Amino acid sequence: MESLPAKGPAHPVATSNGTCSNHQPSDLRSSVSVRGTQAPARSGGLKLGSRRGMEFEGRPFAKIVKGDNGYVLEDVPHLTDYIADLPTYPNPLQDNPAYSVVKQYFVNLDDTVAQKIVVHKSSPRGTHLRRAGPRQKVYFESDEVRACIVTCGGLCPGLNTVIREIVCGLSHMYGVTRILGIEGGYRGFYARNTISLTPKYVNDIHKRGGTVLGTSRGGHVTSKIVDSIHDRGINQVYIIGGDGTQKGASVIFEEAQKRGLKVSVVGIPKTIDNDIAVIDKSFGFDTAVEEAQRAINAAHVESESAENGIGVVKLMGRNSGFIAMYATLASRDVDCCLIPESPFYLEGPGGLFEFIEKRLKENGHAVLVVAEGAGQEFIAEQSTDMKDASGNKLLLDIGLWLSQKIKEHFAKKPKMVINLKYIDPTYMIRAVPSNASDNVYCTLLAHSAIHGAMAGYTGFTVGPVNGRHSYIPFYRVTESQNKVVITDRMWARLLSSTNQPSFLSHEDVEDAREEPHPTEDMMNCTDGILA
Ligand SMILES: Nc1ncnc2c1ncn2[C@@H]1O[C@H](COP(=O)(O)OP(=O)(O)O)[C@@H](O)[C@H]1O
Ligand SMILES: O=P(O)(O)OC[C@H]1O[C@](O)(COP(=O)(O)O)[C@@H](O)[C@@H]1O
Ligand SMILES: [Mg+2]
Repeated sequence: MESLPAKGPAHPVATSNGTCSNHQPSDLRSSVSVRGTQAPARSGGLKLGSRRGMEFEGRPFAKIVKGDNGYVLEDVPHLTDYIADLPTYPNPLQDNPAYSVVKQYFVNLDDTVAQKIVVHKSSPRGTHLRRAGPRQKVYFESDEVRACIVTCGGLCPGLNTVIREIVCGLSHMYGVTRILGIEGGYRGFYARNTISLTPKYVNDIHKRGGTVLGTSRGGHVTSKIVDSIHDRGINQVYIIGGDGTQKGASVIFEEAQKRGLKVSVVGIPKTIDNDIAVIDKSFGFDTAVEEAQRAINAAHVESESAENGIGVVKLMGRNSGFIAMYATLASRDVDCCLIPESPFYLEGPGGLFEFIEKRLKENGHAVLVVAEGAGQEFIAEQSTDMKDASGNKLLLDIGLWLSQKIKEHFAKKPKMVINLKYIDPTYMIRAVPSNASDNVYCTLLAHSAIHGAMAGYTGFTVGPVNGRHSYIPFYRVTESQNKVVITDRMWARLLSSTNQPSFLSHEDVEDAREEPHPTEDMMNCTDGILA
């Protein structure tokens, strides 16, 4: 069920045995919805010859294919949507000894991945995404490819692994020899020289933290970036970054399409905070949770060794408390975990001070984990509305503020002298190399990205959805953020493990239950990582 090409009926393409086939497979051409209307896929109802792309519910370039029993495919753009008569070539992997032994190595063109896998017998089939993987036909010859890689936004363990695996994958699987590294984030496209990336150059970079290409915030000037892509003859752009970066990648794709360039624009989602929607989990997150254990252990040792010892650890999580929640669940030494999604209060019955006092009396020590975005409303009066170069709001240090407030509270209780140690391991955590499991994950992301670009897809990001790597339209990962759902079971597990107060009144719980649940239909749930 290849989705609709832009130029009317599917283009004939040369097959490996020299016969002709349609790019668009025969079944599931049922219907396509544009702005909520339905038109037979081959009727021209989509204005398929248009170079302006398609639009669905205000989302430009959306490609929606509908099938039986409520089946919906949210497809990703393809170069043939706006460039006519592109030739195809047999995938060189079919002659690769390492891969040719695999039974059914190539992905069936009709394979799609269900976004919702817990269903009832009467449930509609629901939304699906195109399955990632190698296709039998590719739209680039090996020596035609001129790829580039850029890393943007904050650091995250695994960036170097993704770079390495894109370079090695392009080279070893598809025989690509021309791969450029764009230095220093988006602005590197027009303000810096490029570096030539070879398998030898990237051989052991996965053992180092950071990114060998450098990164930055800000600097996204679309026209200059696309000019640079065009001038350098680049036809595959691999963009590694978070939600801001994917928004930037989306406009680069739109501009490339507007100019009619044969350029595949591919996003690889990066966020240590695990706040990217739709995908099961982001790379670097596992490593961050593991590394956070060292800080929590230190806080535990320090607090246990002193009378009325309190350890406060601040972990990353601007808008989403996943690292704090998972690090707490993994450690079992944490007495209380505070995240942006769960409001808390300090004073009075059921408040944080009362809880800490109780724990000190019971155990002689207490460990608190606070995500950086938690409780920002308390320090709002000190907030300056300052933003970083990318436009992200600059947060104030909740860990420092909380530590101060705890000290002030206990200073009023001379019989309870506390000994508080505050640990902020943020940059020590995100600067480490990725762990073994993230390394393997990064490899799969890189390979999925390469296969998609070689197959002519563009304007998409890659990532696992219910364990299957998929191609996801950019708008799906930029229009919402993945957040801890405090009415899901995982947060309940945390509350039960720490036995901390929920800080919620009965009304709060009811309100939270009534809020649209992000697990419905399009988002993955908090439990998505470990269902
Ligand atoms: N809405 C947007 N449109 C275009 N580019 C954007 C947008 N938001 C952010 N960017 C660019 O993406 C890059 C990274 O964004 P940032 O928010 O710093 O990190 P992350 O991608 O990790 O969220 C920056 O170069 C920034 O200029
Ligand atoms: O100090 P910097 O470089 O602005 O980064 C801080 C931010 O980076 C993060 O690690 C995540 O960064 P991204 O938004 O780039 O993924 C946040 O947890 C943190 O708020
Ligand atoms: Mg971001």
